[in-house]
Parts: sequence; structure tokens; C-alpha cells
Amino acid sequence: MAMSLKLPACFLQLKKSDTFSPLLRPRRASFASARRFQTMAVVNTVSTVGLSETFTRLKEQGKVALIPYITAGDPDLSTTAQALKVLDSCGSDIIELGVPYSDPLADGPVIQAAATRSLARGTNFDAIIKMLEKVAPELSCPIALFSYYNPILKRGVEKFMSTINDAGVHGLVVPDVPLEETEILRKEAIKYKIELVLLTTPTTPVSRMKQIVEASEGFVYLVSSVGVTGARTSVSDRVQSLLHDIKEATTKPVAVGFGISKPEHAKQVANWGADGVIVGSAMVKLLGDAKSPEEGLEKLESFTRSLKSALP
Ligand SMILES: O=P(O)(O)OC[C@@H](O)[C@@H](O)c1c[nH]c2ccccc12
Repeated sequence: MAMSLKLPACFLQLKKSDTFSPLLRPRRASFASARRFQTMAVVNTVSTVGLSETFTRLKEQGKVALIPYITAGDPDLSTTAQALKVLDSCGSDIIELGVPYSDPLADGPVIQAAATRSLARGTNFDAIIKMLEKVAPELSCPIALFSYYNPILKRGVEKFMSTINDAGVHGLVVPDVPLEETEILRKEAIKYKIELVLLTTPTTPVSRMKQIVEASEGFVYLVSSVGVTGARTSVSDRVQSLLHDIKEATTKPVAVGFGISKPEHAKQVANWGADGVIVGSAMVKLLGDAKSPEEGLEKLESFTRSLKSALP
């Protein structure tokens, strides 16, 4: 029996800017709003722009990107599909979508548990791609897929890149690929117009950080703290000097992740000069702890809105 999911308010709202105002970010009408306006007007749908173009547009508007991360298939893929639409409709600028993996060495307990639940439900890469083929065309913000290196190698780098490109994915983050091996990925990523985002950490030597920012496409991912992903009570003020060093080395946008779990964290990181703020575990926890998918989506909506309103 199809679950009649009450969609959160922001998902059903159709802001004027969604389809008629060419000045604001060209947005795709969301699924429900497109249906509502089908008889009234031709809904403007434009192809979603990629990661770096998104940052360029935000910079022109003096805005900082909100980049949530969720694990695909937790609690199930149909909720993931709804969650992508909710995150998109409530102000996310880029969405990181994690492919669950059995050995997520860089993930903390919240995301590890989400990956375990998702895999236990039978989530696999092909099912995620099928879901994205349906949902990506309804989103106005680009998707950056998150995958560990091994599943990419197993599928074949070229096959992987062409598959995710066909599904409407714009970016790719591979947290455990060594810099020395990124060339293989970069070549195929460029061929299939996938922006390969690389990560730098507080312990990365400056010379290596410079190589990483040089090679990174879309944006540079600055990991705010050593260790694994997971909400922290505060964001280390070391991030301010790390951001300064990276911005000395590149004009590419820099997004900060790890530990950001409150609007005040997001505001702080934006004030330190970040071009984007990445929030994962706190989002994943809302979906994972909810008594029902509907409750999880509602909590995701209000949390996303609270983060968005804290950012310029
Ligand atoms: O969960 P946090 O602390 O909010 O950090 C973002 C993080 O979840 C997301 O970007 C991510 C998920 N899995 C990763 C593995 C490595 C680096 C980053 C990630």
C-alpha cells in the first residue's frame, strides 16, 4: 500500500523564484509544485548547474552554500528520494548523497549505523542510480555523490563515471582515494563532466594541501577536525587559519565539513570565510532516530531551514 506521506510545507510551496524569475537561481519546479502549475503555465525547467557554477552564483549574491549529506537508503530509498526533494526545496545549494559501504573508515558512529541499516535493507548502487534517474531531474540543486574508493574500482572507473553522469550527478567525493591515485579518477571524471572534489585536513602539510586544491574540482573540502565524521559541540577555531591558508593557495571555493551540527556552528564557519558549510551526521541522525519517515522528513525540513537562515 503506497504510504501517503504528508510532505513538509516547504516542499509544497512554490516560490515565485522557483519557476518564473530568471534573475534568481534558475530552479526546477519541485515535483508537487510542477504538478500544481501544469495547467496554469509552462513550468520553466532549466538544467541544474554544476558545483563550481553553483558557488559562482552564490558568491555573486554574497551567499554561503548549505551542503547537507545524507546516506542513500536510510531508512529506505523512497524516503531518500523525498529527503532530496525536501533538502532542495528548503534551501540546500548542493546535496551530498552517500553510497552506503561496509567499511566506512572515515565515518563516525552515526553514519556508520546509517550505512549498516541501509545495506541491511538491501540498498545497492544500481538501486540508488535508478532512484536518482527519477529524482535528479526534479531537483534545482546539484548532487555530489559520496563513495568510497573500492566500490568505484570494482565497477570500473569509466563505467562508474558514465553511470553517475547519466543519472544526473554533478560531483563526486571519494574520501579515501590517495592523492597519488586521483589522476585515474580525474581523467574519467573530466571526460564525463563530473567534478571530483578532494579533501584537505588540519594535518595535511601545506605543500600537499596546495597539490590537493590544485587538483580539486567543484570546490575544496576542508575537513575541520582530525578523526571521523560526527557532530561536535563546537567547531575548532583552527578552521579560521586553515581557511586563510587555503585561500592564499587558491581562488576555488572552500566548503568546511565535520562536526557542524548547529546553526551557530554554520554561522561561525561562514564568518571565518568558508564558501560552503557541510552538515552530515546531524542530518543523518534526524532521519535515523525518527519514529517514522514522515517524522524524519519534518525534522529534516526544520533543521535545514534553521541552518539556512543562519547563513548569509
Ligand atoms: O558528519 P559531519 O561531522 O557533519 O561531517 C560531514 C560528513 O558527514 C560528510 O561530508 C561525509 C560523510 N562521510 C564522509 C567520509 C569522509 C569525509 C566526509 C564525509
